[in-house]
Amino acid sequence: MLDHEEVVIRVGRRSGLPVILAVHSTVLGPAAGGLRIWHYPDWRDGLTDALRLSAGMTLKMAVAGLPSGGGKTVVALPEGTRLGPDRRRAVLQDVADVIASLDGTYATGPDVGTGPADMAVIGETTPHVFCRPEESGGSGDSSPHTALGTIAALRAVSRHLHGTPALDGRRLAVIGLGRVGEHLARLLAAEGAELTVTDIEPGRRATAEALGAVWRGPEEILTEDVDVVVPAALGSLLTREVVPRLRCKAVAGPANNQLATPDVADLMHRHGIVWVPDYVAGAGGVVNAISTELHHAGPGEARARVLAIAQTVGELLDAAAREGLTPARAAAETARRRLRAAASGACGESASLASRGWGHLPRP
Ligand SMILES: NC(=O)C1=CN([C@@H]2O[C@H](COP(=O)(O)OP(=O)(O)OC[C@H]3O[C@@H](n4cnc5c(N)ncnc54)[C@H](O)[C@@H]3O)[C@@H](O)[C@H]2O)C=CC1
Ligand SMILES: CC(C)C(=O)C(=O)O
Repeated sequence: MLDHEEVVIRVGRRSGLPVILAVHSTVLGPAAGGLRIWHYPDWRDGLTDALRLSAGMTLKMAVAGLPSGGGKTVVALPEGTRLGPDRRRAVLQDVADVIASLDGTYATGPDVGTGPADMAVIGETTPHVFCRPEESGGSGDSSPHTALGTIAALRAVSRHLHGTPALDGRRLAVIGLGRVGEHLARLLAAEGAELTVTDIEPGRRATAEALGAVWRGPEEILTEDVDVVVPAALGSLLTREVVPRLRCKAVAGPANNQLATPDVADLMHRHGIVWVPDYVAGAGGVVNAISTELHHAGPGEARARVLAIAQTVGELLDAAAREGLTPARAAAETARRRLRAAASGACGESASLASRGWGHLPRP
């Protein structure tokens, strides 16, 4: 059954490409979530991705305590399509039209395949966009903040596993050296972690060498003998088949939708591997954007909110251990509690926030 509030699928009139916008929930407030421009074997795979990613955003917002709902946009590129500057602009204008038609129910931001410059183009048509470049009035690139939040999560994992949050000397395998993964690898290298890294783009090998990291092929790295595997590329990499072959103690990273199917979280637990839900570890970018652009927090306060992910993860791991749950179930329960409370007690407030739209939320 479709448990989303709204799904729009439109063939862009300029680009001819399918724009898929999914609003999963506005119970906590107007929905927000990034724009993914990526290749799919079929546009329906892009639809599946949009449905899953937008549901993940609802959980991300709820656990982070943000007054926003969950949504996501996917532009499904046929395999092999390369976007030149003109067609890219056309795609972004098509996306902007769809967002504008929702009248504030949903605002976008960056995700795989997009960044602040793309948000600036969308901002020419609609105000319902965040993470535009700072000179255009936005909070800029979300990825350094996502990386910082992931570091906070990894410190909490280290404390749970080793009794200390220090990451120096810890062995970590970072999958994906894109915008978030590269920031993350740099921060981890600066903390003295022993890094193994990969990307499907062989050109990223130079980054690995500059950081003194070991390079592995994308197929090998998941089963590397390390303390923590850190997914920072695409989703569905944790499958029932791969879990028995994992040699790490924990998996925690920003990549959205890491589980191929929800039961994989239980399987990891049975294999003694700690899995921190992606929607908790990867919340730094959206926490910074919302804190800065909606709550007008200064850089220090926004950074403190991002770093508070360490506390959230620590509490989840403690609660899970105490109650005999997986961290995934503990996090989902936290999210469900917040959503239930908003849907009942603060129902009127949520509805009015949604109708007023993005950009009009009160300061906390
Ligand atoms: N940008 C942000 O602030 C946030 C991103 N995320 C998630 O983090 C992940 C990374 O996002 P970005 O860095 O923004 O995207 P990006 O597009 O900049 O980087 C993704 C990287 O992963 C690589 N890659 C793709 N498939 C791979 C594979 N099978 N094995 C190894 N590498 C592979 C790509 O070549 C690219 O370098 C995504 O899952 C995204 O949804 C989550 C929260 C916020
Ligand atoms: C960074 C925001 C826009 C997002 O989509 C995410 O957290 O996945």
